[in-house]
Amino acid sequence: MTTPAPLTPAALRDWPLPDRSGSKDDRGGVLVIGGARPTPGAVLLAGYAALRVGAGRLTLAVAESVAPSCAAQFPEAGALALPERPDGSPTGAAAPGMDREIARADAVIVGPGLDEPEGAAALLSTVLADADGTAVLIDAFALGVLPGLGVTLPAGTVLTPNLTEAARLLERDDVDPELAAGQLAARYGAVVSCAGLIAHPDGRLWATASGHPGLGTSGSGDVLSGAIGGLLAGGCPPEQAASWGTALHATAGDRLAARIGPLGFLARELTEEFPGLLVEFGA
Ligand SMILES: NC(=O)C1=CN([C@@H]2O[C@H](COP(=O)(O)OP(=O)(O)OC[C@H]3O[C@@H](n4cnc5c(N)ncnc54)[C@H](O)[C@@H]3O)[C@@H](O)[C@H]2O)[C@@H](O)CC1
Ligand SMILES: Nc1ncnc2c1ncn2[C@@H]1O[C@H](COP(=O)(O)OP(=O)(O)O)[C@@H](O)[C@H]1O
Repeated sequence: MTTPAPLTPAALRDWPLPDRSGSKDDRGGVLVIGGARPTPGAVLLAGYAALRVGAGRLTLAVAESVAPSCAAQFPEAGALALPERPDGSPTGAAAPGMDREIARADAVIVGPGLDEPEGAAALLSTVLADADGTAVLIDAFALGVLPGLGVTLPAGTVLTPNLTEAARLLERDDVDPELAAGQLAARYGAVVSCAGLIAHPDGRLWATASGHPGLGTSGSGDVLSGAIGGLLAGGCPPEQAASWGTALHATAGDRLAARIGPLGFLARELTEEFPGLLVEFGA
């Protein structure tokens, strides 16, 4: 088994951040697709994280009944209304204008807050068909439907499974994180961030030097995918976006645990640490 290379601040600096002095268009647009009526918050959390790592533009595609409240709650973001079933799950039909938004985005995150396989499969298929050169990150319920789609993912796709999702993808009851990250990267030809490990399909493996149990909190994975998606949109290669995003998330957890207490910090509070940590990591 490959020994993971530790993602110390010095190792992260081997990948310099892209120039961040330009306009908001230079720093990239993120489209987050997810948000069933019962779980619109997942998309908001991913969106906060994407903007906090410096993405220039943000659009949230969520179930139509919650699109107006998401737009009101998040004035920095645009909203697209996904057609939904009576129970509030997106049907999988594209929102009006979604093809234009996918083409215009620099990174698309699909999955946070979806809660039903058919809609998730249809939305993921649309993203994969329309994302011509756009970076794609697949998370949460969109991961659960990936094996059934039988597609080859575009090079550079990023997957962010939690351990339950990794086990499901590998058809096991439980998994060893290091083995699972590497196996998923090889199977899907994708960069994988799972439980603080980052695996590249060519066999390279990295591990964050930090990470706190307090990170196991509702919405934590949504923040992780938003951070990685925001860095992808800003022009980072997928292994850098996954490594920097995972290290930012883990270190933010350490900082909050030290300041607030070991448990009980909120996923959204992680995002507030990101701008300062980016400066520290990049210095
Ligand atoms: N504030 C919010 O709105 C929050 C929303 N969240 C969202 O809630 C959703 C559910 O998260 P849980 O961790 O409870 O997920 P579950 O424990 O229900 O499922 C875990 C994973 O198993 C897979 N899966 C489960 N049933 C499946 C099926 N029938 N077909 C295919 N795949 C299936 C999916 O990949 C899923 O993400 C996610 O979309 C997540 O983003 C959570 O992250 C918590 C916060
Ligand atoms: N107990 C823990 N110790 C260290 N890191 C953790 C712990 N729990 C979660 N994390 C980190 O937070 C990330 C997201 O948490 P997780 O609970 O897997 O997300 P979600 O279920 O919301 O997708 C994990 O990939 C891991 O990096």
